[in-house]
This record gives sequence, C-alpha cells and structure tokens, in this order.
Amino acid sequence: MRKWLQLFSRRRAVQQALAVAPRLAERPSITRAFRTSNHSRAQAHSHSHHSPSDIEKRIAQIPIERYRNFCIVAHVDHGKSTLSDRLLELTGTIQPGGNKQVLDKLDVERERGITVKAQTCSMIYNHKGDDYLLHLVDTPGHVDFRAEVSRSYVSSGGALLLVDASQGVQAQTVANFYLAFSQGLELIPVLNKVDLPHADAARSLEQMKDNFELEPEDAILVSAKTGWNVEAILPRVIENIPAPTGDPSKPLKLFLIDSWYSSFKGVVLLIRVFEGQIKAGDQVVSFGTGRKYTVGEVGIQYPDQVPQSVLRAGQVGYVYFNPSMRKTQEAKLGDTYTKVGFERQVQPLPGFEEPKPMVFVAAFPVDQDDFEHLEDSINQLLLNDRSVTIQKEASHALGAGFRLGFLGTLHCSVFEDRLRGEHGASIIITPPTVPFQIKYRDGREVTITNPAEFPEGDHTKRDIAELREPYVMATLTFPEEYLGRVIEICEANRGEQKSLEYFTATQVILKYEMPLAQLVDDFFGKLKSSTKGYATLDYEEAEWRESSIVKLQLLVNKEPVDAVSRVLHQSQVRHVGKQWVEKFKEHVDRQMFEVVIQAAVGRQVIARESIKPFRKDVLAKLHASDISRRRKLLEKQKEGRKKLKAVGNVVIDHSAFQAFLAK
Ligand SMILES: Nc1nc2c(ncn2[C@@H]2O[C@H](COP(=O)(O)OP(=O)(O)OP(=O)(O)O)[C@@H](O)[C@H]2O)c(=O)[nH]1
Repeated sequence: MRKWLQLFSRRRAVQQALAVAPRLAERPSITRAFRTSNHSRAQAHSHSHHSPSDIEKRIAQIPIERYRNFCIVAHVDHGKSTLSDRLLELTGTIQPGGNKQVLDKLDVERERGITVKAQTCSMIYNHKGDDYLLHLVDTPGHVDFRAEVSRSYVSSGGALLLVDASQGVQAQTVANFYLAFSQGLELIPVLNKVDLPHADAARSLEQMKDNFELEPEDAILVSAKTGWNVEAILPRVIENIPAPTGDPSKPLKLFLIDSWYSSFKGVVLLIRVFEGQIKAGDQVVSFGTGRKYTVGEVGIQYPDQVPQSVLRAGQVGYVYFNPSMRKTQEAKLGDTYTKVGFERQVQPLPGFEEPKPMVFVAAFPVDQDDFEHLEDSINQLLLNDRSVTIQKEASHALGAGFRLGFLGTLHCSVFEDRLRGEHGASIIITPPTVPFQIKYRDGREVTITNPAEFPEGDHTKRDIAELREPYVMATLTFPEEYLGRVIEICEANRGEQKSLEYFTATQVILKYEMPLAQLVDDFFGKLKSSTKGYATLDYEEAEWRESSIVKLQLLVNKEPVDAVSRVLHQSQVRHVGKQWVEKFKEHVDRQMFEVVIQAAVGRQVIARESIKPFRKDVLAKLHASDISRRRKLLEKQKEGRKKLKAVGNVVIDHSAFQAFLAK
C-alpha cells in the first residue's frame, strides 16, 4: 500500500470528497480540511523519526553536490508505489508497517490501481557517513499523462527503470523509457517482484538489453513487497545519478512541475529551484503570465508538507503564495518564475507546449433542472485537472450540456467515472470522438471537435480541399500465441504495421499506426478480451493524415438526432449505420403513428428501420365523463415530461438515449 502517497494525497481526498458533494457549504468543507490537516500532522509524527526542526537543520548542512533528484519509470502495476514506500522506510521518512488507509488515495487511482498525479517526496539518506538529500518523484505510468511524466523527468537527474520480473518489458516501459532517455536521464535498471514463483529474471534482463541496451550486470534485483535487496538501490542512486547543478547565490530561477488546489490553503505549487533560493516574503513573478505574487510559505514534502525557511537551488518542494493564487489555471505548468526585478537577468526554461485535447465527449443532464448541479461538479473536477477543456453545448434532443476534451482515452474514462460516480443515471455521456481537420480551397484550415460542426451538403463539399484525421503510433506487447488475433484486430481497425519484434521467449512487441478514432472506439477492450487480458497498449500522437471521412446522422421521422451524429471513415458507414438503427429501434416506444429510424450520410440513406403504430388510440377509448381518470393520466404525463425528449413529433424517453449512447 502506498502510505506516503496516501498521506499527502489526503488533501486530495478531501477535494475528492468535495467534488463528490459540491453543494456542501464552504464551512463544513473547511472543517473537514482542518480535521484532515491536523490528522495528517499527527500522522507525520508517527511516520517520521525526525522533528521538523531536525529535518531543517540536517538539510541546511547538505551541499547541492549531495542532492539527488530521481524518479521511477515503470509500466502500470510493476510496483513503483510499493518500491517508493520501501525507500521511504529505509530512509526513516516513514515508519515500516502502519495502517492501510484506503480512503486516502484518490478514488480513481485506487479503483483502477493507477497513479494519475505525479507526487514527490524528500528523504535524507546517510551514505558512508554523509547525509544526502534525495527527492523522489513518483510519476504516472500511463502516457496519457505524458505531460506530467515529462515534467517530473525535467526535475530529475535520473530514474530507476523498474520492470516486473514476472511480466517483463511492457508497452509503457517502452514508451516511458524513450521519454526518459530523450530527456537525458541516467537510468538504473531494477527488476522487481523476484519473489514471485513465475518471475523470470533472466528473460527480463535479456529484454532490457535488447530494447534499451541496458547491461544485465547493471540491474538490481529486488522484491519491493518483501523488501529483499531494496537497500542496494540508494547507493547506486548516489553513485550513478548526477547531482543537480545550480547556484544558490544567483537570481532565483524556479520551475513549476505541478500544482493542485487545496480547499484549506488555495493553490499549492510543486516546484524545482534551478538557481537562487526562495523563502517566505519574497516577491516573485511568472514569465508565463507576468503576474506577481508574494511567497507565503515554502517547504518540502516529507511526505507531508514540512515548512522550511528556505528552498535552495537543486531542491524540489512546495510553495504557497499569500494571498494564494485563486485558480490553478494561473499556474501554468512548466512555467518559470524569478524574483521581481530580475526578469531581465534570468533566461526562462523552455517550458512545455500545453497538451492538446484529442478525445472528446459531451455530457448532458437527463433533467435540465440539474444543469447547474452538473456544471458545479464538472468545475470541481476541473480544479485539479486543468488539462480538460470545457465548452457549453446545446443539442435539440438532449438540451444544454457540455463538451469536454481530454488528453487521451484513459484520461477521458477516469474523468467520466468520477462524473458518473456523482450523477449516476441522471447524466448522459456520448461516446468519445476525436478532432478532425478541414482544409478549405481558400487556404483556411479548421479543426473541429464537435460532429455537429462537420460541414454537410454538396455546396460546402465543393469548398473543401482536404479532410484529415489524427493518427497515432500504438505499441502493443503480448504473448506470442495471440499474434494472429492481435494483427486481425489491428487490421480491422485500419492499422498499418510498422514493426514486429520477437523475443526468443514468448513476448512480442508490435507497432502499428492507426487512426485515433479507432483507438477510442474500445480498441483496448477488444485487445484485452482477445488476449485473455495479457496485452498492454500505449500510444503516442503521430500525424494528421488525409482521410475519406463523412458525417453519419441518425434521423427519427426525418429529423436528425444531433447528439448521435458521428464523423467516421467511409469504410465504416454501412456497418455503424445498420447497428445504429437496430439499436435505436430497441429503445423507442411505440407511438400513435409510424416511426421511421434512418442512418444517413447527407441525403443518402444507409440503413432504415420502422416501428409500427399502436393499433388503437388508448386515450380515445376513455369515456368523456371519466374526468378523474383523464386528469390522472394527464398528471402522470406531466411528471414524465421532464424525462422525455422530443425529436420532431416523436417523444423519446431519456433512457432510450442513455441505452443507445452507452457502449
Ligand atoms: N509479489 C510481489 N508483489 C509486488 C511487489 N511489488 C509490488 N507488488 C504488488 O504489485 C501490485 C502493484 O504495485 P504498485 O506499487 O501499486 O504498482 P505501481 O507501479 O505503483 O502502479 P501504478 O501506481 O498504477 O503505476 C500491488 O498489488 C503490489 O502489492 C513485489 O516485489 N513482489
């Protein structure tokens, strides 16, 4: 269990709790934060051998040459968090054992067993009689969170490349390896889970050599779970990973790694000091926004926040401003800060391109009266995830809602889970879509993220020079026996094989270029089910490619159901169109008249189904004098009206949309 992560993600647990109940008045939420905060302080004492002033005194004695900043690069579940725990115990930062406090982990992280947000922790380690200050940054394994991953790499001098000896190199090991390698990180191979009976260290070492040119004799074999040989790691960190460079007497140069919102203290910044030093009372300025702030508190994560009087060049720690930043949006990740007055003397770090959202869904409240509630909860979730984009959207069939943009499929489904966690059945979420580019003959280039904006009709088509869709490079790893099935799936999803690597033992690494649109269409689900769960997948954006894409629409009695329209490749139109009409038919009740359901591209009807009318009008059978019965019927109808969506003259229950839009 990840005790240290839990400790400082407790603050996030509070936000999580708040996000789940956004209507909680501010007062109770503050009380909760207080309680949590005091509680976590108490925990800090029981977890750490050192008092805050001891820590400060010891750190003050450590020169920058004895700092080491490092992270752990690994595939999901290979044991990063377990190993982090062991390292923190070894250095006395936390005490061994302790309670497993399930509540403290960000809910989705716990449920899915993945780390979403990068976390950091400082440790003091005595090696051959000298104290060393170590900063461990725990990075997310999934490359959807590539931006977070690369920011943690920038703040590190090296990384432990951690591989589960029973599974060997997996898709994210490969992807994260290249990311770390391209940032010039010093890598130390570590083979974990050697206690497992089916661990195959020799094979994994061979894979590491083949893939990453890492020598087997350099690898450290450990069991993070039992703690076996973990003590061999930190001496290697000290010997192999270079100390950060920086001069505490130079003007301040500070890099923003991450930020999050604490309802107790406002926006917290996780930073790395590159040059100079920072302390409470300093006036600082952001190169990204030009805004100025006064520093309220600085400190280190140990693993709780431990205030320090100063943070020096080479250190990784946290900063609060006073008054605090109001919104996390002000904190541009990858931004550089300096002291006011030194703007001209300091060259900002290159920073990061803001990642662009590539996967979109629309979310609508079933009952329009819930619109504000939905807006509140989305905004709460956005406080801690500024990479989600949001736009209001209106649909004839579903009313007012939001279009949300995400970095990738996992990012999207994690957010969706949180939203559903709160709204359950009272929210309709459309299946994920990807952006498309339109190049017009007059030279204009437009990227559209909403199928409703996709041009229709022949007159607009004449103006279009080219349509493009995004492609990704997918890396898949799986046991050799599934090769045939996996290739079939990739080909069926318009994939193009780029490389196929075999290992003497049974693992295959396959690379395919394929449209992102196919990947978001439950590609991973299909892959998992045909490999008994053994396949791993990772992908990176490749390029925009010209493509014959069209807009498919669902029509009910000739009226388009805008929420259901989708842009897709010509080759899929028939298959999807047929599926749509058959599925929608199942969910629409009989009406007094015939209902015709069609799937169409422009004026061309691709598929058609119809629902026969009632044979007799039920209401008409009622006697005119049967007033009370008639009133009851009308009242019932009124109640129901909220839940009903009218498309043209056809009234459709919201559950029809829900069932239809659900996968
Ligand atoms: N047998 C055995 N199990 C281990 C070892 N290390 C970790 N595990 C188990 O492997 C699972 C995943 O470990 P985590 O530490 O959560 O993995 P992680 O890499 O942090 O996962 P993410 O945070 O999702 O990237 C847990 O059930 C651990 O108990 C080990 O050395 N031996």
